Amino acid sequence: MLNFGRARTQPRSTRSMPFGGMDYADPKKKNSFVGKMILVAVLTVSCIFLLKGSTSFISPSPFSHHEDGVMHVLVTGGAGYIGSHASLRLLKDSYRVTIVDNLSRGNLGAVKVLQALFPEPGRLQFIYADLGDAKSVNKIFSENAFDAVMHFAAVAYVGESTLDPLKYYHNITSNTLVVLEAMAAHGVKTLIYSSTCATYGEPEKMPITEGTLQAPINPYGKAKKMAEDIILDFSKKSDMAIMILRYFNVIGSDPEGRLGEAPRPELREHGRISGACFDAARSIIPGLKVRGTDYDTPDGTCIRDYIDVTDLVDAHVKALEKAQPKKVGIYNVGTGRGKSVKEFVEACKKATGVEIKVDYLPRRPGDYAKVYSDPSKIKQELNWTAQHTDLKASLETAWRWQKLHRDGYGIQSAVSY
Ligand SMILES: O=c1ccn([C@@H]2O[C@H](COP(=O)(O)OP(=O)(O)O[C@H]3OC[C@@H](O)[C@H](O)[C@H]3O)[C@@H](O)[C@H]2O)c(=O)[nH]1
Repeated sequence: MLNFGRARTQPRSTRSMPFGGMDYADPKKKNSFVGKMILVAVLTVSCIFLLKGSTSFISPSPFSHHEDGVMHVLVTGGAGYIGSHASLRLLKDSYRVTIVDNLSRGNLGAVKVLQALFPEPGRLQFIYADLGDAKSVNKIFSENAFDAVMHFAAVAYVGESTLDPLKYYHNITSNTLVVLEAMAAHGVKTLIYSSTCATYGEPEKMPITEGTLQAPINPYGKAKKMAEDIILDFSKKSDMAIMILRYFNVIGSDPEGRLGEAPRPELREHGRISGACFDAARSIIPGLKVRGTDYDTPDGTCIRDYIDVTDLVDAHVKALEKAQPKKVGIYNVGTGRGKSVKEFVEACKKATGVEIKVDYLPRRPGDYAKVYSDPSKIKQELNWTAQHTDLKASLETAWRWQKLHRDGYGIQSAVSY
């Protein structure tokens, strides 16, 4: 198990104490045979609950204590595409993980995969909760001893954000406020925040560095920029260690085929290019709609920087390891290379072996012609570089999962918990 040797900063009063404050670490209080029997019974019942994959637990629980030195990460949105891959990586690296998700976009099936892989007590717990519910979030923080938060949970479709802007502004800014307030109130000192290249809008100069002016052009990018601003202003008055990662376009799946991307069928219309290509390859939709062929790019379609999810979660772990108190690190997470939508579709045809039917449509509102990253800052400061830069190979990992999971994680996963 990892021992990060960090000062544990959470005051003892905020830790979850079993049975009205009884502290099992104090031998004087464990003075009767009956008491010991009760303790054994409680531990047995706790183990049964955890082994059954129950989402509840009975204290005493390693989730509510810091003592064993295992770093405990709260992963908001851990049932989603990127959050579940990050949780898998954290668990593999021996972190303790608590996933909080309202399952509005994420899938319980992804959590079940993780629970099956890491069934040992004290490794992973899932809490069904909405970050908009500040009371529940505070209860979660008071019952758990988190060392760090990776805040993934958010709506994240550019097209949808132009049709339902208030949802985006509310979800992205307000939930970030709730998380920050809970972290501040409960002494949790490290935040890794999921931001996006959409905060840059469409800069004239490529590639995009972290110093490029942020001028977002759609509600998704604007809301993420607002959330960044909230975090930055807060950081000036806090000793928190903060890392803001601006993702470019995330693709691919767990190379071992355990997790994948399973967007809601009802949101298909707003879905990302990779999901649309796979849906067309599986004939779930009649063809891929390429939205916009008259951009000022070599082949007229938009250019994006596609980053493999395995590399992306590696960037999160490196950010977590290198986060410093009272400092904010802001990093682009991309390959540094741009590919057009047409190039993407060709790679997808090769990865799937399917001659995907393509329909050409007008531009999608909120889109920008060309974005790709300059990833030199993250290389220099976090020693991170994208390793999976072959588009076809990344799409093959995703396709393997897609082929075996036509209904994603299954109908049960998608409905409310
Ligand atoms: O069905 C589709 C989907 C997408 N596209 C095009 O493919 C390109 C990429 O679009 P996507 O929706 O996959 O991705 P976007 O670039 O809009 O945003 C994405 O990257 C940044 C992340 O932070 C966002 O969460 C993510 O949605 C755009 O030009 C878009 O118009 C299509 O032509 N057809």
